[in-house]
Amino acid sequence: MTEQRASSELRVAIAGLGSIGTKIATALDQGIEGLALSAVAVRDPAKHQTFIGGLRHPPKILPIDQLGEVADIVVECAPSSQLRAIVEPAVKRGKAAVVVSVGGLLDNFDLIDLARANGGRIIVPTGALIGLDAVNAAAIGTIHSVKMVTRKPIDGLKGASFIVQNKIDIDNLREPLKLFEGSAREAAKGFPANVNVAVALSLAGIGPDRTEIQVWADPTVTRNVHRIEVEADSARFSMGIENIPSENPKTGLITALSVIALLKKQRATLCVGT
Ligand SMILES: NC(=O)C1=CN([C@@H]2O[C@H](COP(=O)(O)OP(=O)(O)OC[C@H]3O[C@@H](n4cnc5c(N)ncnc54)[C@H](O)[C@@H]3O)[C@@H](O)[C@H]2O)C=CC1
Ligand SMILES: O=C([O-])CC(=O)C(=O)O
Repeated sequence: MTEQRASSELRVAIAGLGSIGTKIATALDQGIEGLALSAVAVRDPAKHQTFIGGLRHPPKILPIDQLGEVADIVVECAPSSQLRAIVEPAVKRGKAAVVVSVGGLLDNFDLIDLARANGGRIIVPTGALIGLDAVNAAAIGTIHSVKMVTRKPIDGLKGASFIVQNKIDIDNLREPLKLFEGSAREAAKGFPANVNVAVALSLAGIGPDRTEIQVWADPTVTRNVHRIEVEADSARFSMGIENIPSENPKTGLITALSVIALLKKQRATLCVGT
């Protein structure tokens, strides 16, 4: 690779090497045109030594607040509790932050003003969802309602604060149980690692207070199932996706692929979809 080509590459850093982060790191290391993996931030470097050492071009390991120093795009793939610590320093430096823990954005919405003031950007991928292109388009007109129903296997919901606080026993369920019905904002509080998709949907459309969601614990499904109905003045549409869980049962395999597709678009000559 010539110096000239290398200097025109977009440098990408990843915060969090779990189910999503390792797949994105692997894809970048295997080669995405015009992009290079420059650094990662991990909680426990020893745990990730074999993975990082096995990459063709091992990236630097840096503290989360330093990723923006060596990257044009910082991809947040950590628990939502870390979102601010990852995104704030990046957007302050005028960099782009790709956020997968979208639910965490609702309590940190000032980051958008901070990014704007510093020339940074916050990018939310479609993630484990579908059709945010259509929702974006419909939102240019008027969307009347957005309704979503999420069904997850028991393993995909265990530990959610809503379930723990309300002492709901889901381990012995034989039939689907509706756990929650309300706004995407309230759902994100009760299920911070389970309904990022509802928040992404709300931000693409009519916001977290008007986007309605039901969350079901469903022992009859093996996938994370999301069904969405949108009523707008331009169209009515229904969307559905059945996500195969990754090694993290809360996270669908398609989430990492969505981020990889988004990264590919940053330098692609042909871009398809909004
Ligand atoms: N937007 C979407 O459609 C979706 C979003 N998600 C969200 O994406 C995020 C990541 O998901 P997964 O990769 O499945 O989680 P994971 O639990 O597999 O990985 C998270 C990683 O972050 C690391 N981490 C924790 N604290 C850290 C710190 N201070 N610095 C660096 N690394 C740290 C952990 O050690 C772990 O390796 C979660 O918040 C999850 O809820 C998950 C699925 C879909
Ligand atoms: O469906 C999935 O794979 C993950 C999910 O709902 C979320 O985190 O929003």
